[in-house]
Amino acid sequence: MKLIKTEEAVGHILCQDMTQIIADKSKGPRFKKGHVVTEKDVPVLLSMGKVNLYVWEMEPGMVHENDAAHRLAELCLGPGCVAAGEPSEGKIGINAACDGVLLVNSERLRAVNATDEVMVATRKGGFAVHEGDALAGTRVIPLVVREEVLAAAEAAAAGEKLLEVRPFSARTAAVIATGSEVASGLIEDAFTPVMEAKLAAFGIEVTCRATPGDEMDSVVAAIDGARAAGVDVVVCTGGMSVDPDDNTPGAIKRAGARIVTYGSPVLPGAMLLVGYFDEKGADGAVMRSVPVLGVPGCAMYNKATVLDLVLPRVAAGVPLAKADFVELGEGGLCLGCKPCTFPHCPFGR
Ligand SMILES: Nc1nc2c(c(=O)[nH]1)N[C@H]1C(S)=C(S)[C@@H](COP(=O)(O)OP(=O)(O)OC[C@H]3O[C@@H](n4cnc5c(N)ncnc54)[C@H](O)[C@@H]3O)O[C@H]1N2
Ligand code: MOO
Repeated sequence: MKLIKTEEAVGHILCQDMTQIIADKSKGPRFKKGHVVTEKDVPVLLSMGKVNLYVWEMEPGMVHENDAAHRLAELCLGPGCVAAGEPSEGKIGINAACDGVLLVNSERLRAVNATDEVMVATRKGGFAVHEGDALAGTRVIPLVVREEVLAAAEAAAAGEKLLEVRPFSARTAAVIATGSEVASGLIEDAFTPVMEAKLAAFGIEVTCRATPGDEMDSVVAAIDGARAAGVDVVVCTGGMSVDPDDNTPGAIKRAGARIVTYGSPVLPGAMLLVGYFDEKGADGAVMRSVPVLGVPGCAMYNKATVLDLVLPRVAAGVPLAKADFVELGEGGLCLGCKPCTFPHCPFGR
């Protein structure tokens, strides 16, 4: 920072707000901190009594905070993301360009934020967002930064984008509500309506329903039927725990699913199973992977469970791996607040 004559300040950056007071008319910053002084500004500044100015001198190799903001925004803008306008005071926002699930490249985000003098703050990934929602904000810390600072942030991103909004793509689902008490009509099926509502939130219609009881063969046959119907998601409810007649995990396996996880570090939802039916072409390559969920009884009674943490990605066709479930442990304890304010709460964050 340097004090220089106003006449010599063209091209340099103001280090403080310049307040202008016009009696009975206006009072406020006429020029804001960070403003780059132009020829036209000089007479105005002089008329305000500003003979000298504190400025950052724009030397070669220095980047103004607003230009830096554009560079950082570029790191964030994966598919389904858009800049929320021009930078203001060095800060730029990133918005969702469509409805979908927000995917955050956590590893690269950490790497960028580990470099000096830059910051990127995002929403938690894995949650549903709507077109126009704010996703992230980014800026450099000082008014001007050396080019190397931005180059280091860009190197940390390693050519990958930090954010993506993946649109919901699954359209149809089967709900197979297990349990002999449900099949016999002793208990009215309350799980299918819960699942219908949860799936509808992502534009998924339940086109296939079954209540096969809890015999292994019947559940496998119901799963086979759902697959033959060509649904995008297969959901089996109940029978997920440790009772002798809890056959759902075994049936999903016997129907040919590749099991990603049986068990998740989330409460409620410890007994969740997630797998895929990999459909292979003649050459043995996987053409399509249909997700299958074994949903424990808790999801029928509780407003928020592991299902709500997983469904946005399932609905968007994001392949889930064991590591995705390992991540859920931190923040995976629902506090059971009354009333429940999910998703505006710490659950899953
Ligand atoms: N000894 C243990 N007991 C339990 C464990 C455990 O680890 N050890 N796990 C608990 C957890 S966690 C859960 S969650 C529950 C439920 O697991 P399930 O998926 O096996 O649930 P079900 O036994 O099939 O059903 C529980 C309850 O809900 C009724 N139900 C089931 N489906 C329907 C339906 N479609 N409509 C209406 N009602 C339904 C069912 O009749 C039972 O009353 O297990 C814990 N136990
Ligand atoms: O832990 Mo159970 O699968 O949620 O209530």
